[in-house]
Amino acid sequence: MSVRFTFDIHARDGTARNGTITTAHGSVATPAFMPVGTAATVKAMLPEQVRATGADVVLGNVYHLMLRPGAERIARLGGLHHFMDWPHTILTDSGGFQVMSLASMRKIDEQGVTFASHIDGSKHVLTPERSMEIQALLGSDIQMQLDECVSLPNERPAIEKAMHLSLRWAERSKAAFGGKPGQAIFAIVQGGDQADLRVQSARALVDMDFPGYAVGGLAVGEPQDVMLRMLDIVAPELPPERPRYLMGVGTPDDLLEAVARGIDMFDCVMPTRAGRHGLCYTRFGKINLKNARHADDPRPLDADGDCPVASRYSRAYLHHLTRSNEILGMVLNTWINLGYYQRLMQGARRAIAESRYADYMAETKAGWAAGDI
Ligand SMILES: CNc1nc2cc3c(=O)[nH]c(N)nc3c(CCN)c2[nH]1
Repeated sequence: MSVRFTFDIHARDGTARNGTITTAHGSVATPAFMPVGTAATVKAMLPEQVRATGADVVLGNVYHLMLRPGAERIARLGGLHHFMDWPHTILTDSGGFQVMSLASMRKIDEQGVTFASHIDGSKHVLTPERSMEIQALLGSDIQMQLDECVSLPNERPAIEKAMHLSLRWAERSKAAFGGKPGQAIFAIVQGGDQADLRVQSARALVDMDFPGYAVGGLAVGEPQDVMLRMLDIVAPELPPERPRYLMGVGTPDDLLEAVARGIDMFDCVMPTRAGRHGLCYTRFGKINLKNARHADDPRPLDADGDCPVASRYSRAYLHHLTRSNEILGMVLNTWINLGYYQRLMQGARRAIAESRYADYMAETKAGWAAGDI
């Protein structure tokens, strides 16, 4: 029975939306936070733990998986869902961003990106066609076009050049997209911090007619107010009935503000990376478990019971594990952070459905400021 890729909006509150995306591997409640599973694993977590935090979708990366273990190998082994035993939705990023942030000897031209692997220095070429072929081999449900993302601040000519190249690569990616039932390709709006280029990019991509639209080129060094201003400019240009994905974002505050501006999907390494370094996100704000003040604190991190980890272990124990660089510390802190991000989005979905999203934002931010931690 073939499933179609669909997006249904159940409720709106201002420009915030509560919806459901349906893919070949199940449904995704939006606004959704997507844990990053770069090398076919959400670091330090078993897939059933990731699922238990409330995640409906995880993110994979073409760049990492093409280098190791290889896309053809994963395809021979049954595809990425089977390989990592994640039977739910997977979104894969197309590789351009990772090449620019990880690889060496990078060269971008009309054809694509040429680079040397950060693992063994081997030479690779990634074109829109090859990126879509890799994503098809991985079998991901939502596949991203190949694009060029520039850092900010940057010169307008460089931003403009990358935006137009990304438009040409959007057409080539779409033409190369195999598109099995329940799979979709998303376009990526570029244009840096230039309002007119953002509008030009969005309108050109809407004319190409994609099932979903990502806002790229942000969370690359710009202040939050610049990012939010770009969302105010881009969101109204995108078809309201299609999903919007803000790439690489962000802090809990970023997520709340972007949901208010009509964003439906997020991915960010912060909850997982910060967790591995002992930094935990809670209803009361951020807590650095390495800090000596936790050494004798018998209280659980958050006794409210929503998180099985934060209500079970003492701050003293989490401090001890973190200070000792124990593997269990990385697991527990990651679990706490992914759980917090999922509950943040769950609360947003409920608030939108009950037309009280502005209050939800204010109450949540007040909780962070209370900072009784
Ligand atoms: C951490 N900040 C950040 N900004 C991004 C922009 C793009 C972007 O403009 N394009 C693509 N393809 N990926 C991006 C990513 C990676 C998302 N997993 C970004 N991450």
